[in-house]
Amino acid sequence: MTQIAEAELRTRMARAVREVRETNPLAPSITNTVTQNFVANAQLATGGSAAMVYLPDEAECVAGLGGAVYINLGTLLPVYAETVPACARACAEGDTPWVLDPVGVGIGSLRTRLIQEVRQWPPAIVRGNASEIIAVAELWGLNAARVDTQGPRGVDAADSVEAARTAAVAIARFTGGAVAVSGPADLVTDGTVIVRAEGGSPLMCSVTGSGCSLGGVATVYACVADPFTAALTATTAYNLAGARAAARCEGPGSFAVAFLDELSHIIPEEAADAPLTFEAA
Ligand SMILES: Nc1ncnc2c1ncn2[C@@H]1O[C@H](COP(=O)(O)OP(=O)(O)OP(=O)(O)O)[C@@H](O)[C@H]1O
Ligand SMILES: Cc1ncsc1CCO
Ligand SMILES: [Mg+2]
Repeated sequence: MTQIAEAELRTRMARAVREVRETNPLAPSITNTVTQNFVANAQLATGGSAAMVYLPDEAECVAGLGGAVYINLGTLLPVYAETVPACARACAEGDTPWVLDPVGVGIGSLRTRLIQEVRQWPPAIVRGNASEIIAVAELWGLNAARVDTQGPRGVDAADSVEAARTAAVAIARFTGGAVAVSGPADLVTDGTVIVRAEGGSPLMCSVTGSGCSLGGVATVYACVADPFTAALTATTAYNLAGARAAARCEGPGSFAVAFLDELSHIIPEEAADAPLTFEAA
């Protein structure tokens, strides 16, 4: 595998921000009921278009309609046992990239079963907090990734981003796509390059759905860009918007509102100029 050059990646990030604003791409989702509204609003703020579905035939339908599809396992219903595999299969058959957020992996048996089942139709991007990324690598039998994990604490991370580094690289090499690990400093990799991105705000942990909506926005960018560029553009937009919103809010409630405003103001040049550090994986 050859490594993509930093300058080329930054150019692609700027192009992704611009193209989403110009083309309003549809990025449908199967996502949890807690944060569905925030996911849709964040997708719209970046210039994308949202459509949330629940049923298997709807999922197959949107796999053909969308430029990329988001699957978030946050609140499962019995129908998702059919919907999630139907969607991942339809995406694979139609060459539509899809993004997995394995929220709360470890809670109950259905999440585990679904993550194991979709391994055969690999997602273009896996986005999660550190504990979720480590858990997915374990479930997919990517043994190089085995680390001493705390395991997810419900839907929150109990591990550091650094602890998920090997798992993230192993997943990206397996899928051929990208992995975005969120936390105080984010880590994004395509399996050859690791990018670390700082910014954001601890207030993002006080608003449920910061991570879910980051996955939704990565899906919007995946409609117009390769998976690594899309994951990195979304992560960068979140770090910029999060820091700016935190500087002018009064607490979690006004932060969420200010965050959506700031997300809608991100311009291509600043996404490309963001402080990122690059290293070989
Ligand atoms: N301490 C922090 N400082 C700055 N930014 C943070 C911090 N913690 C998280 N973030 C940012 O918040 C966003 C969501 O990351 P987080 O790891 O909280 O996701 P998550 O646990 O999946 O969230 P959720 O499941 O509630 O949607 C990312 O953009 C990340 O960079
Ligand atoms: C709180 C919560 N519970 C299931 S999904 C979700 C949203 C954050 O992941
Ligand atoms: Mg999450």
